[in-house]
Formats: sequence, C-alpha cells, structure tokens
Amino acid sequence: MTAPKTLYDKIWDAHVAHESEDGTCLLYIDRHLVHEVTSPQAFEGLRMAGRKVHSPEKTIAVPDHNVPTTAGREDPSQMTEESRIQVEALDKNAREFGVHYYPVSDVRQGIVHIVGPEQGWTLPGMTVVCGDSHTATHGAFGALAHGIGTSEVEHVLATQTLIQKKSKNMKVEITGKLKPGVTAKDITLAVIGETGTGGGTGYVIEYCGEAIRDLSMEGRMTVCNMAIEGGARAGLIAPDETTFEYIKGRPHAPKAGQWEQAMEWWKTLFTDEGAHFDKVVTLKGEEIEPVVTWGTSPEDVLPISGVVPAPESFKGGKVEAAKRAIEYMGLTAGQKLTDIQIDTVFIGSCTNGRIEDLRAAAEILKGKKIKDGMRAMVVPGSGLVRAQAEEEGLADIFKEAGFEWRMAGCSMCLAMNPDQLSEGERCASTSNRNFEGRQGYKGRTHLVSPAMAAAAAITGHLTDVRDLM
Ligand SMILES: CC(C)[C@H](C(=O)O)[C@@H](O)C(=O)O
Ligand code: SF4
Repeated sequence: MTAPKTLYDKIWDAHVAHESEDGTCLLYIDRHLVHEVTSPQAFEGLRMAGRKVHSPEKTIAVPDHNVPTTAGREDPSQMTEESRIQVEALDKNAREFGVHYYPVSDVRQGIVHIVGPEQGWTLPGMTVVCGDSHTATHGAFGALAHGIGTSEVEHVLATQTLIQKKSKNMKVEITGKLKPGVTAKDITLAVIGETGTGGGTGYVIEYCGEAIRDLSMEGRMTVCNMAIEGGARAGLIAPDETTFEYIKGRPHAPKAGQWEQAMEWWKTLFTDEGAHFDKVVTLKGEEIEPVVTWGTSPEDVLPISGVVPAPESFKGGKVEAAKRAIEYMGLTAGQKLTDIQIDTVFIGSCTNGRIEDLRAAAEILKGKKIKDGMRAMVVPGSGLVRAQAEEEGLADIFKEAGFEWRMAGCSMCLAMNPDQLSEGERCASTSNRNFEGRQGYKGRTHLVSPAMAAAAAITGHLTDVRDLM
C-alpha cells in the first residue's frame, strides 16, 4: 500500500514532469491566467526571443486592475498614461499570441480570479497560475493555484511548465456551524487573526471541517483568496458535490462525454485518512464573530464587539508596529470599534465581488438609505455578475440606497484606476488588504464582509451587522 497522501500531495504528484536531486521540480501547468499588470514584459520577452505561447488554449487573458469602472471607459483618455499602456499592451499581446481573451468591451470581462471560475476554466485537480498573488482563490475547487512573478509568467507562456519546490502541508479546520451574520470572509479573517500573516509561510493550506463543507463555492473562494494574506503559498479545499454542481454547464467545463472521465479523477481528490500535516490549526465555527481589521495588516483582526488594542498588549517588534498602525489609522487605544466613523464603503474585489456577496449586502440595504455624506460603491467582479445583479433587482436596491453602481474591475481594492480614497478617508472595504495607502494615498482601510460593509454604509460607523438583521 502506498503512504496516505494529502490533497496537495496528490495534485503535486500528478503534475511533476521532472524532479532534480535537490527536490526542485518541473511542474506541468493546466491553466495560465494573465492580466495587464504582470504580463507585458513576459510577452515582450517571448517576442524578442522569437517564441510562441506554448499552449494558447490554456492561457486566459483579461484586463482588470487598471480599467476604469465608469461609463465610457472604453475611451482610453479615461486612463492614466501608465494604465493605458498596460491595458493596450495586453490587448495587443492577447490578439497576437492567440490566447483566450476577454477585452473591456466583452460582458465576460472582470477580475481574473472571478472570470476564471465563472467561465469554467478552473477545475479540480488542476495546477493554475497567474502573475497575481490572489490566484489562491482558485484553490476553492481543489486546484493547486498560486501566484507567480513576471519572469515565471514568461516561462509558463513559453513552456507550460513552472520550476517549483514543494511546500509543507498545513491543515486549517473550521469545525461546527457558523452563527447567523457570520460569513466566509469572517472565517478567513479570523484564521489570519489566529495564525498571523506569517503563519502560513512555507505551507499550502487545506481548509476543511464542517463550516467549510457548508460553504457555497463562492464562500470557499473567499476563504482561499486570503490564504496569501496568511502567508501561505496556496489554499485549497477538497472538491465535493457543491463543487461539481457549480462547474457543470459552465462554458469551458468538460462536456457530457468528457464529464464522467473528469469525475473519475475529481473523486480521488481528497486527503487520505492518516495523511501527515506539518501544521494544524483548528477554529470553532460557532465561536467566530463578525470581524473587522483595525490596523494596517490583515492580521489586525478583532470581533466587531472589540476595542482598538493598546500597543503594549503586543509582544516584541509588534508594539512599535501597533503604535504606528493606530496612528496611521487615526485611532486611539481603547476606542470601541463600533465608534469608528466611516466615510467610504467599497463592495467588490476578487475576495467579495461575486453574486452572493452582492446578495448579502443587498439583503441588509433593502429599503434603506446610506448615511448622509457617505460615498459608497459596488463594483461587481465581472460583467456577468453585474448583469445577474441587475436581473435580480440587486442593482436597484444598491442605487436606491445611494450606492454607485459600477462596471467590473479591481477598482478601489488597490486603486490602480481612478477609484481611490483621498487623504485621511476611511473605508469599510470587502477587499483583502489594508496596507497603508493601498486604496489611495493616506487612505484608511477596514476589511469587512459584504454584509458588514452594507451595515457601515447605513449607520456611518463600523457596525455589528446582526444589529440590523
Ligand atoms: C498587481 C498584482 C501583481 C497584485 C498581486 O499580485 O496581488 C494585486 O492584484 C494585488 O492585489 O495587490
Ligand atoms: S481585486 Fe484586488 S486583490 Fe484581487 S486581483 Fe484585483 S487588485 Fe488584486
């Protein structure tokens, strides 16, 4: 009998094309997602070497980071020079090298990590890479998915392989049931609050347990999306009926005839009884509260009922970091989190820009208005999410509440397009990073779930969404 394997071991073993004595491997890559920020030099490298894209049929390109989200955005004059150059380069490269391409004018355009699963490109047991750290999102399907650098993008374009060393196995188990008002975003933030941003360094995380099994595919994507903020190479979840159900019928999913064969492989994708994990973290689902970040690192997580911590309550170098974070965020130690006033709300990003996220926010906003003076925007993760939300009447709920209803893109998640915070503005954001200046120069970010973002938009301060339910 062979030794029991983890899900990660199984996917890894199935993709190793060559292994060197020092353990460095050449991995076969099933899907390569490409966006405009990290690909221009890679394509240019190919061009200069006179090479072609090895597997254009496995390469998917979509502009997302720089694209404006307002009407008339096809007009290049809406972008800064730098943004325009990147978007135009992707357009030229995608067409010239013949890869799958969803330009801004295509309703399927959106954030690469939302478009991939939506179109059925991401499937269980695959290796998926992209020149983007949030590629971890695709791990929700039981795929080994992670970010790569621009020189690796060029390598994958040219060879459909990647040089990698294997990470260690980590298990994150969320037992039991979540309480009402607690979501996948709260799980993933709570895990980072527990492990810290370095807790996953050197590991691939497998998320498991009843609370994970109970999540929809979209919730699972939210969880895996932030594996990277926990420091992990990738995050993954074993596929099950929820996964297969989601995939079936998507444009690039296996068709009738091929489906059964695919399922044979997919059904083997679970961690064997007794397989070894190098690290295990367990959280009780029923103990997770709706959470927010108070500082400038995704690990600065607290239940919404908490107070801004005293820097002295931290250890070692963290004391100084906490002092700086509190100062940057314009807060005082001991201040109740629910007393923090918010002036901007951003609902979107590859963490929380899917239809269920919009439904969750709309559910809270229905028939209500956002606080006077509040700037609030919804940026659907793809054109198809946007269309679906319009069809379901969610767009009307957002607009009637006072939200701006935008076109798809990364938007204020990292402010590479015109959607930015101005100095000192404070945002409740459904994105994944609260770094200094991430959403605009000297802007301040509190990471929350979509329902919590909606609650803050109504009250004008960080709010326990359960008070509005
Ligand atoms: C621009 C891109 C390389 C970057 C990433 O890799 O994550 C961005 O998507 C982000 O979220 O910060
Ligand atoms: S939505 Fe944000 S986190 Fe996701 S890819 Fe875009 S910039 Fe990165």
